Amino acid sequence: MKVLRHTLPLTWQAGPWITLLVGALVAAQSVAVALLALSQRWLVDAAGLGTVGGLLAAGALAAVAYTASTTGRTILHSLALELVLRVDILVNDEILNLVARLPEVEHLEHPEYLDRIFLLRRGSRTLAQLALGLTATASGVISIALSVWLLVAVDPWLALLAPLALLPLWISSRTLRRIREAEKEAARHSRLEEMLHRMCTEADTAKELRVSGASAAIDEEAAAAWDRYATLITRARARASIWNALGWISFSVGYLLVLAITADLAARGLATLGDAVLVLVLGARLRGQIQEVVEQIGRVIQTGQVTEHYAWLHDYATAHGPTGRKEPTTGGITFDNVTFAYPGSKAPVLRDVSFHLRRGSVVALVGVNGAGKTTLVKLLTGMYRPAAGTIKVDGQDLAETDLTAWRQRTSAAFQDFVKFQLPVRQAVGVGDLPRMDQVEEALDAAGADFVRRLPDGVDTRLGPLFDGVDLSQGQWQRLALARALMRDRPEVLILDEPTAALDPASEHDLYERFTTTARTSGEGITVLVSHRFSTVRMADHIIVVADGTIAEQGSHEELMARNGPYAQLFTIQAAAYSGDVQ
Ligand SMILES: Nc1ncnc2c1ncn2[C@@H]1O[C@H](COP(=O)(O)OP(=O)(O)OP(=O)(O)O)[C@@H](O)[C@H]1O
Repeated sequence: MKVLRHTLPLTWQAGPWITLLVGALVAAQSVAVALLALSQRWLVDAAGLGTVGGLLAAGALAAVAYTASTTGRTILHSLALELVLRVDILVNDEILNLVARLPEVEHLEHPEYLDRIFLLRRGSRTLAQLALGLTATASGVISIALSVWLLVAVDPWLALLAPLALLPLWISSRTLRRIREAEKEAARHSRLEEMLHRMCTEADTAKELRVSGASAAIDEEAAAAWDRYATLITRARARASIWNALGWISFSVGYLLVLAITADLAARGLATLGDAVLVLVLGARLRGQIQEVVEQIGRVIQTGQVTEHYAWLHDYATAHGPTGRKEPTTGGITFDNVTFAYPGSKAPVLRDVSFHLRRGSVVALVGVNGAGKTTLVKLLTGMYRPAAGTIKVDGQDLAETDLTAWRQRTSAAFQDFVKFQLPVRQAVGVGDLPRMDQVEEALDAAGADFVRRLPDGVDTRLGPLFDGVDLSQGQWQRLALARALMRDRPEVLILDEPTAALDPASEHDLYERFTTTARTSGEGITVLVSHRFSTVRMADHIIVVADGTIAEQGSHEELMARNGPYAQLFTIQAAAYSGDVQ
């Protein structure tokens, strides 16, 4: 009901005139069928009586009803297509808005969320067809009621056909529900198959799979996932077919009974030849009308399932949407006994982590692979919330802060950056769309000089998808860095290994520039994650993360003097560069 209230106005919004016209045409269709049957009875009776006037009137009625039915159906078909297309665009817009309303990324790791979005995306069309399906069902029911009424007019016993006609309808609605439940259960297998299939066909992953020779194994796994999906669906459909066949058999028996009653009536002179033709035609038509209503109900039920996912997403987006009301404050950032575990995992990745990031400072996070550095960065940008402890920005809890406003004051470049296959100007400008005119400055700051040598400079389209220019990994990375530098003096600038594809000298040059700017402005906090200690030593404060806890922290000189894990790692790397390592 909730979704009806939401989707029906959307249909109206998509095109008020088309909606009215479609509604009128659907209603006209249901009346036309009854009129056609009625005109056939008149024709036969008038022919039997030899009345020319009656014959002409019945013929005219038949012609009008037939023309209205066929022309109306053609116009209805194209109008309905147009209406569904318009509503589909609006529905997809709504779904995107709901998804984008979620400020965190935690939900992207919940299989239930992913399954529902998958089914919703697949079924957005059916959601758009809701109004049409309901109108067509109503029209079908009117048309059946008219047919039954005409039958009753011949003899009340003929009304027997009505409950028998309802039986296949009822069975079909139940079996369709079972099929939809099976589809929901099977969604996970279909999603897995789709992912594996993409891995084998998309350039980035296919390259690695070809080299390793794993394509065949992945293919096999995709086929197995598809088999699991198909088995669940086929089983549900097979059961549905058996039940539906039983429903139709009972209707056919009823139809034969009705014909026998009519024959008896005609033999006893209680029904005319025209009545017999009417019963014959209507009885046969009734089957088609019921079939039509069954299909429409099927669509409405399918829509019901999709709408349930839609309502779920709506509630989810409302419950998990932006909660923080307070404006973010400026100042230092404090992690106070923060513990965190990823969704679906009980083991915490961070345990009782505490540290302070001073305003105007450059802070480096170091540690071996998997220590928890990126996780700290994700918490800092509000992508996830701590399970225990607090993150405070100048004393204000980040959980109570308006995350969208907070993100507008932060900027980040990650190791696993996105390759936006757009013109350079847009690929960089998305970092801060209102400052699009600053793209050249950001490119300079990221040292992306190569853009000047591209065929159309900043207007060169990138990536092979639309015949653009492809770049080297290091060049793509410089663009990602430029994107992060689009923000004007962010309060927190996070550089999570965004220079891993650059050579050490280039990385050193870049960081030297960043740290100088950060110190001279004295405003924001620059957080850098790097495995290169020549970079790390430039930071004012170094935090060594080990196995989800803070092993030690301090300036480069303090940590070297302490001769702890940092000093050992630094010495090993320095020796490796100078060739002293054995
Ligand atoms: N989305 C996730 N879901 C579950 N576990 C995760 C997720 N992301 C990371 N982890 C786990 O959290 C731990 C810390 O990962 P994190 O990415 O923070 O490490 P890191 O120090 O940045 O490592 P690296 O130097 O390799 O980038 C790892 O054990 C990793 O397996």
